[in-house]
Amino acid sequence: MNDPVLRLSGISKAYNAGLPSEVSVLRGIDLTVAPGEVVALVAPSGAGKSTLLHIAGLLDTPDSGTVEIAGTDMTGQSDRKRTGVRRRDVGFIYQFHHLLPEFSAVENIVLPQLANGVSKAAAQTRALHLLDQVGIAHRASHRPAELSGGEQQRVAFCRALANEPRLLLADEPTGNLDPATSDQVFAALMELVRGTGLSAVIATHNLELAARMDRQIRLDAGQLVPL
Ligand SMILES: Nc1ncnc2c1ncn2[C@@H]1O[C@H](COP(=O)(O)OP(=O)(O)OP(=O)(O)O)[C@@H](O)[C@H]1O
Repeated sequence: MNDPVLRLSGISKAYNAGLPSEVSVLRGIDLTVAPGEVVALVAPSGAGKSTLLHIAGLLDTPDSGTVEIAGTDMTGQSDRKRTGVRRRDVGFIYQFHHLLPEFSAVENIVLPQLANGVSKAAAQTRALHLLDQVGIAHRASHRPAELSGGEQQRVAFCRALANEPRLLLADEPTGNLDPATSDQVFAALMELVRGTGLSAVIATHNLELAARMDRQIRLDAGQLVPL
């Protein structure tokens, strides 16, 4: 029950392995994230944080090492099993919202729940509750193009949490916003995360935002070091 939500052990990854263009990105990454823990991942551009988050979220596989999600070793599991765990247990947030433009805010949060077998009524209720928690319930019927950048990201946060994941992985979730908006939107994200008690790894270049998390780590030359 007290298993870490995420455990990465000895993760290595190179692109174009064996070719003159080989790029060794991750070199023996060990990371354990406890239930409810929020970890800041700070890395210079190109250091490999997207690669690391994709491996942790089962969107990519390492060359070596193991990924455990909530106590289950995902090494060698079938694509079907990996997809199931990813859909159920992992939420993603990116720098750009990636909302579906033809659907309203609330529909963007309802759809992933329907794909997960939740009834339409329950999905709608949860979506509205999440929008309310990030302060934009009054924008529920707006399409993404009718929302500000900060509002779009708030909707993306709700969508990531729609299926009650155990682990949130966020790649520069406010990196696309001006500093004042970034600050407010980040505060909304932290409130949402703390309110649900889920674990998170949040990549950011912003050291002030990183300081608001439980632990700060830096990706440096393919390895994790304390900030
Ligand atoms: N498919 C690929 N083939 C070859 N090299 C790649 C590939 N994907 C990423 N890389 C290289 O691996 C390194 C890490 O990429 P990654 O996208 O993980 O970095 P990042 O830290 O997320 O960068 P940024 O903050 O700029 O998004 C970079 O040098 C990149 O050029």
